[in-house]
Amino acid sequence: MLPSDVKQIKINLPVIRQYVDYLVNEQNVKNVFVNGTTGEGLSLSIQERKQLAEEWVCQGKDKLDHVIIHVGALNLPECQELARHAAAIGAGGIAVIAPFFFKPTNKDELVAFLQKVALEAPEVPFYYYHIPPLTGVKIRVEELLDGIKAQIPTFQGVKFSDTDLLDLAQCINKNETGEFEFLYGVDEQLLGALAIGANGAVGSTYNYLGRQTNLMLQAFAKPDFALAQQYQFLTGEFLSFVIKLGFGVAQTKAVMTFVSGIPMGPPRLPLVGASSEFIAKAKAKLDSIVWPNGN
Ligand SMILES: CC(=O)N[C@H](C=O)[C@@H](O)[C@H](O)[C@H](O)CO
Ligand SMILES: CC(=O)C(=O)O
Repeated sequence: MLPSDVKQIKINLPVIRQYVDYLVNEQNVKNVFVNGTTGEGLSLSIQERKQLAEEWVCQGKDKLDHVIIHVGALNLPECQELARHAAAIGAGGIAVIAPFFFKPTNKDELVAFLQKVALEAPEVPFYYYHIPPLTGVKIRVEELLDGIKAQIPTFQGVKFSDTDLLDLAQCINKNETGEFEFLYGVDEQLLGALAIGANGAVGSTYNYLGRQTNLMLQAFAKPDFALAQQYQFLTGEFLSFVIKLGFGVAQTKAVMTFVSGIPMGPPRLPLVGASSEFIAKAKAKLDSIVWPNGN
């Protein structure tokens, strides 16, 4: 089958209620990040993004602690429209990636863009979504933090999806008063980021390894580093295995589907769905993992 034969994929709103219950009850996950990388936010129309944001906020009411809506786009008017919409529906936070067609080349250009978005939602906590492997915008976050609160009064923190733990460490070292949150987004090395002071995590794998990752966080807090390491080694073993097979958002959806039993659907072009061979191998690998204490 050619990729062009794939049917136009529509969003499936009714499944979100089931998804919320699954995250809370089965994965012990009570915070969600909507329309980001895993949700293919950048492949959705503005109308679709608004519908999804509304459904998550509505279904998450009384069940979820925080619903953060990603409102980044390639152009300011759309980011601003999505920010106003997120504020109007009562989102717990908004996040924005760096625009990545015409890219900001320095910290001042990036902050100017982010500021124009944040100002549209003046009561809503604002997060910068740092994901250089996808945006190609490598401006160091540590630099961005200087004077940020004066420019973006709602600045609350960073979703930090990069392997540069020196940059993360410098951010945390600057955050003496603890006013900002650093949510780490490279799931296979979360434990390293926690050791340097990350406050939490946002990542694709918590959709299906949330329970185990929460046990890792608990072990780290105790502290029982040996137990925390066991969890990280095992999640890392799974990710290393699937990364070798070719792992991205399409494959993540397939894994989420077989673990949760909830139909996450295929991705939208230019992504194409995972092969049945990938699914069989990934499932066998995940089933073979023996978690500490049977958990
Ligand atoms: C590039 C990407 O998708 N990053 C995700 C979050 O930002 C991560 O959650 C990864 O999917 C995960 O760490 C697996 O590599
Ligand atoms: C993985 C993640 O954090 C996102 O979907 O943006």
